[in-house]
Amino acid sequence: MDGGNMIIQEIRVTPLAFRDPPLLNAAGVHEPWALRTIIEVITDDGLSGLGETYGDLDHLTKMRECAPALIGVDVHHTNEIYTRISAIVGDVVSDLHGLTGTSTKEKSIDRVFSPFEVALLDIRGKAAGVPVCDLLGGRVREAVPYSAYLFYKWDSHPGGTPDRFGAALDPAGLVEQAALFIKEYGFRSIKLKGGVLPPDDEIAAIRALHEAFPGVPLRLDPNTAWTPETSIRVAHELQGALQYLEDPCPEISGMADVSRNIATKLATNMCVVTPEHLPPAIASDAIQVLLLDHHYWGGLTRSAQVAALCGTFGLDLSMHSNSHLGISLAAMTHLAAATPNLTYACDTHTPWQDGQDVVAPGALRFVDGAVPVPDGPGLGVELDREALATMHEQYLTCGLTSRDDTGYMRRFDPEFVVKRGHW
Ligand SMILES: O=C([O-])C(=O)C[C@H](O)[C@@H](O)C(=O)[O-]
Ligand SMILES: [Mg+2]
Repeated sequence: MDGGNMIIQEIRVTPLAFRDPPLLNAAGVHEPWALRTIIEVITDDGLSGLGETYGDLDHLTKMRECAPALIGVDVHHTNEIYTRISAIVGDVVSDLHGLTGTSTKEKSIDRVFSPFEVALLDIRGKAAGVPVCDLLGGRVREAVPYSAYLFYKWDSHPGGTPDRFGAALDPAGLVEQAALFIKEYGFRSIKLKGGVLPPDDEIAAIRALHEAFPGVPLRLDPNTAWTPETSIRVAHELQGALQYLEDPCPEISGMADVSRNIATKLATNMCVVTPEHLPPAIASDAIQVLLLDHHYWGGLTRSAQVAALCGTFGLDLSMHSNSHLGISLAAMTHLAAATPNLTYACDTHTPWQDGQDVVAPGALRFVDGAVPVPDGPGLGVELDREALATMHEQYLTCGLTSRDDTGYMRRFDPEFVVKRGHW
C-alpha cells in the first residue's frame, strides 16, 4: 500500500472520564475524575486512526463542530484541515484552568487541530506500514525515558476511601511516593509538582529527595506560585540539587529577571506555550528549557518543527503532560523518539491512572523508566472498545464537564486562593 489518496469518511468524538487521585497543585486539587476526548478518524478504504485530547466542554464542543467539516479531505492535506479548523474555532479562547499558561487564539486552534493530526499520522503510518516516528524523521532512540512525577496529595478524596498511593504532605511522604514509582516503573529522574506548600517546605522536600536518591536528576515545578525574588532565593538554596527549575514565577519578564540571577536552568510549560511567545522569551533569555506538549503545540509535526527551532536557538527540550491515557502516551513516545534534541526524561501522569486505559494492554510498557517505541504501524496501539464504552459511561454519570481544580478545592477550603506570584 503506498498511502496515496485516502479520504476522511467518518470521525467519532468520544468524551471519557477516568478516576483521578486527589493531587494537589497551585490551582487546587484534582477532582475524582479526569476528562479526556478520544478522536477516531476512519477513511474511505477502512483505515482508522486515533487521537486523544482534553475533555473540557468548551474544547469538546469545538471538536464536535470541527469533525463534520473535515469529512472528504485527504488524510495528507493537513494544511487544508488546519485552515478549516481555524475558521471554525474562530476567536474563541479556551484552556482556562491556567496550568498550561496563557490562552491565545492560536493556541486554541492548535489544541483542536492536534488530536486530528495525530489520528491522521496514525492512519498514514498504518497505510505505509511504518510507525509514526518514521513519519517524523525516524527514531533516534529505541525507548523514551519518563520521569517519576510526584505530587503532594491527600490519602483520599474527602469522604472517599484511601487510594493505594497514600498521603504525601511532607518530605517523608514524597520520598515514599518516589520509592513506589521507582520500584514499579524504574524511573531514573524525578519531578515534584510544587506550589502547594510554602517554598521552604518544598526546599526541604527536594533536599530529602536528593538525599534519598543520590545522583537522580530532580526538577521542581511550582506553576508560577512564587515571586521573582523568592524564585531567586529558592534557586540559590537548591543550587546543584536541581536539573532545572520549572515555571517558578509568572510571565516571560519575571522568568527573565530570575534567569539573570541564577545558575540553574529555567524551564516552562506556562510562559511559552504558542509560537508568538518564542521570540520574546529567546530574546530575553527567559528560559533555557522548553517543555513541548503536542496537545497544545498543534500536533506532532508542528511540535517537531518547534523542537528544531529550539535547537537553532540553543534551548533544551523536555516534555509536559496532563492527566492522560495511552493514546497520548503513544503519541508522546513517537514524538520524543524522533526528536534528537529532546534529551531530558519526559513528564507523564501515567502512574496516576493506575492501569485504567482505553488502549488494549501490551503495546505500551515501562522498562527502566522508559517506554519502548510501540512495534506496530502507526501509533502502534489499538482501542479497547469495552474500556472506551465504560469510560464514556463514566463521563456521562460523573457529573463533571470541565476541569476545575480551584472550585473543587474551595468546597473543602472556601478561603483557598490560586497561588500565582503568591509566595
Ligand atoms: O508541568 C505542569 O505544569 C503540569 O503538569 C500541569 C498539570 O496540570 C499538573 O499541574 C497537574 O496535573 O495538576
Ligand atoms: Mg509545568
